[in-house]
Amino acid sequence: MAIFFMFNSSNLSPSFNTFLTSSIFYLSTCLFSTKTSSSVLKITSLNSILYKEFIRGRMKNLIKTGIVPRITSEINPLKAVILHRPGRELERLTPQNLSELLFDDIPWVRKIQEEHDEFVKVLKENGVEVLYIERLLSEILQDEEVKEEFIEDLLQLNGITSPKILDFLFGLLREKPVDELVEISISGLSLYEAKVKRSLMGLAEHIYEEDYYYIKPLPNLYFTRDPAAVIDRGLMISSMKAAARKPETLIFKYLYNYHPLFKDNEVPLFYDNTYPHSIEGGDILVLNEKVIAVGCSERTSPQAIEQLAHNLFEKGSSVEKILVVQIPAKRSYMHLDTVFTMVDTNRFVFYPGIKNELKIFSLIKEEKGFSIHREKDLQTALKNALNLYTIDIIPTGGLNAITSAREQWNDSTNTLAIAPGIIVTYSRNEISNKILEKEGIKVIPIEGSELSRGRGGPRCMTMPLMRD
Ligand SMILES: NC(=O)NCCC[C@H](N)C(=O)O
Repeated sequence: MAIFFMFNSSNLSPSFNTFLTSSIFYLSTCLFSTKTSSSVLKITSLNSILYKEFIRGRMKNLIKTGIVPRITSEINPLKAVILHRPGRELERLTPQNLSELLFDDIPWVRKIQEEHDEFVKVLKENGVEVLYIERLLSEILQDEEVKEEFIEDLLQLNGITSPKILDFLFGLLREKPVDELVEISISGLSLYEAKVKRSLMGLAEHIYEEDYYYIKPLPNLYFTRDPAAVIDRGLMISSMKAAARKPETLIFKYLYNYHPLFKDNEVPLFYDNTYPHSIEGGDILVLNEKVIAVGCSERTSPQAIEQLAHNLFEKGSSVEKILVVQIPAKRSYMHLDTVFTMVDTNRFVFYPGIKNELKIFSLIKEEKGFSIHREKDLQTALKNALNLYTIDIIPTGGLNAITSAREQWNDSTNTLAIAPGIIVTYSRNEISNKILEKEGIKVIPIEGSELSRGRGGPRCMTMPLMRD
């Protein structure tokens, strides 16, 4: 008996060609072996080993781009970021669930994608490598064992406890191609879409709310700044305050555990999403190699900051001082980067409306543990911490309280520095942008009419992996 294998190698990438050729070679050696049944087993397992090798090869290619997570500055030339292009998860927003999902309005999906694509274009034109979180996740889920573990964790995180439903959904998701599974893990899976058979919940579906989700959608994922942050050579996986954002950190946990980007670079973990006290990436500003600022805010608690300090000081990071900036615990200033960002070596943008409500502390690394000090004010604390003679604090929206409050609400303070003195902002914040330009800052404006409806700006939409 003869078996012919035909494939058109000219259409395939060289690595996939190698993969196919070696699979066929191994298949033939197995077929020529005498013990057919054990050969069949071998073929299956070898194929999956070869496939894993193929995927690993693809992931190694990614590493060859030279990305090693390291952030020791807020402003040095930005080299690589993790982003998420807003997608179908936003189509889940309704007037009823908006506030639970931390939105103030419903974005127009096609338009928000166009705006996000323009943002990506600006980053790429300025030499920033953009890695999409959905692609990184797909890469690691090609491994069948990782895929199954991920599905189990995803279902557990979404609070599915009924064995019948658990069993059904596990089977359903395992059968899905990886890209579809990734899509579902981000955009959610509703009761109607799942069509769970033979379960009371499925049969009695009419008594449940229309928008009941087995897997909850993650409309805030395009704010990749918050679920994780690179500090020095390590990673902080946030413990998110709101239930609506907790599952975002599962994705980062999997990237941390399995993606060569982190796995092959021996990246220490400075905070874990399983810790009980909440902290989010928008509250972390890496001012230089030795100093970070951390917002004590609506989302980040003092206990979490102490835990982070302990880990940074004990696990060999370069950080020696943490400036704790306590801001009012209000939705409009949910993170430090909604009221304060760094735009140049000694220049910062700040929302003056909270000037009188700030409290500044510093945590200083000691031989054993750390000491805590109360600081006079933000300007003095920054000058001392960064060893600078002068600090320029630029008021967002100028000194008119109304303009300043209006533009802060639409993220005028949430600037993203892509190099010293060069920032990306929303074009809608015209007054703040003009003031920055007058100060000699190069402002690259992007459209943000829809993007800003999620209450975040260019800084919130990036998770920097590497700066010069
Ligand atoms: N760093 C940031 O300020 N991120 C913006 C997050 C907005 C999102 N809707 C939230 O409330 O978490």
